[in-house]
Amino acid sequence: MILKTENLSHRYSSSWAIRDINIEIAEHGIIGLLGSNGAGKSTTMNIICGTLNQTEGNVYINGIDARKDPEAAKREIGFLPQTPPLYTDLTIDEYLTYCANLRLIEKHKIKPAVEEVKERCGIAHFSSRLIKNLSGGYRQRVGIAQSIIHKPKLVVMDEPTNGLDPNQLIEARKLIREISQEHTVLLSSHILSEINLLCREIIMVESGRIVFSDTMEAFNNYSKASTVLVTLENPPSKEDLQQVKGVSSVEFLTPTQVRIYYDGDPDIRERLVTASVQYGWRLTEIGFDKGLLDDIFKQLSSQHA
Ligand SMILES: Nc1ncnc2c1ncn2[C@@H]1O[C@H](COP(=O)(O)OP(=O)(O)OP(=O)(O)O)[C@@H](O)[C@H]1O
Repeated sequence: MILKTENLSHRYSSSWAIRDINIEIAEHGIIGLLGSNGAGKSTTMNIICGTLNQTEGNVYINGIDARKDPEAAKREIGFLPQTPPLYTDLTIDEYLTYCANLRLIEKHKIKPAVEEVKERCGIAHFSSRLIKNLSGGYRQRVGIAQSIIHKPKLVVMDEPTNGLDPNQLIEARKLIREISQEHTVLLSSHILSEINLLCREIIMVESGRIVFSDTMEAFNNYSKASTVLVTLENPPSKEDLQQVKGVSSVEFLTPTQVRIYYDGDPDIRERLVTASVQYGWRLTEIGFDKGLLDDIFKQLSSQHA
């Protein structure tokens, strides 16, 4: 098990920021921690990385109890916090050498480790440039470089794609995917489509609790299973549509495009087609509704609020 948390809970002052967070990650790949602002993502990540002491619960990194042997556990973790810990008056070389020392890499291995990580992160051509003179995208790469310089098993990234422009975003995603070939990556975001794009698994937190945890595929199947989008050139009223067996609710997106929530029975499509023919609704399109992900997220979140 690369990461295991057991009933992780944290209280800053009087109120709980996270409660009973149980995470198990056994395989390589990118795992997404999704949650809105204040949901508890950073708190969870800071505890996993040992920069914050939990009020209750346990963290095991590669089987090592992080409270009992924090030094050994930290060897297996790389961390890119929300604000990367960069020293902007240092050059990339100076900064990464400093980080390698902090990570207790043996003296004779430091230079090769710095060279290798610069290559992997595409920053070798800027080796002697001061960090303050780098663009946001390149600073982010330096932040990522420091998180993998000691070749940890688990890399934790707190909102790594936040605030990047569209080109930087594409580059950052590419780099994160490459890193995930060799390391397990746990990353957070408050944007569902970002997690959907990058991750194999999704852990959704809201109000400090896990509200959904499964593969991205299972999440997408779940979302596909419960709604369809239909176009009706001669639409009936909401009430008439709700008369179709299995329909639980109806939402008009445009005067002719309707999102239909149903009970999960796949025969719904046939029933809609039949009803359309029978009542002359002129159904011209019927399909799965992929744009619904954010709505489901809101729905799941509010159930646990
Ligand atoms: N140092 C602190 N002292 C008191 N309360 C805090 C502290 N840090 C976070 N909190 C509270 O704990 C809860 C969880 O915050 P956390 O930063 O973990 O959420 P998050 O999901 O990472 O959100 P964001 O994306 O905004 O960083 C929030 O209600 C927040 O206000």
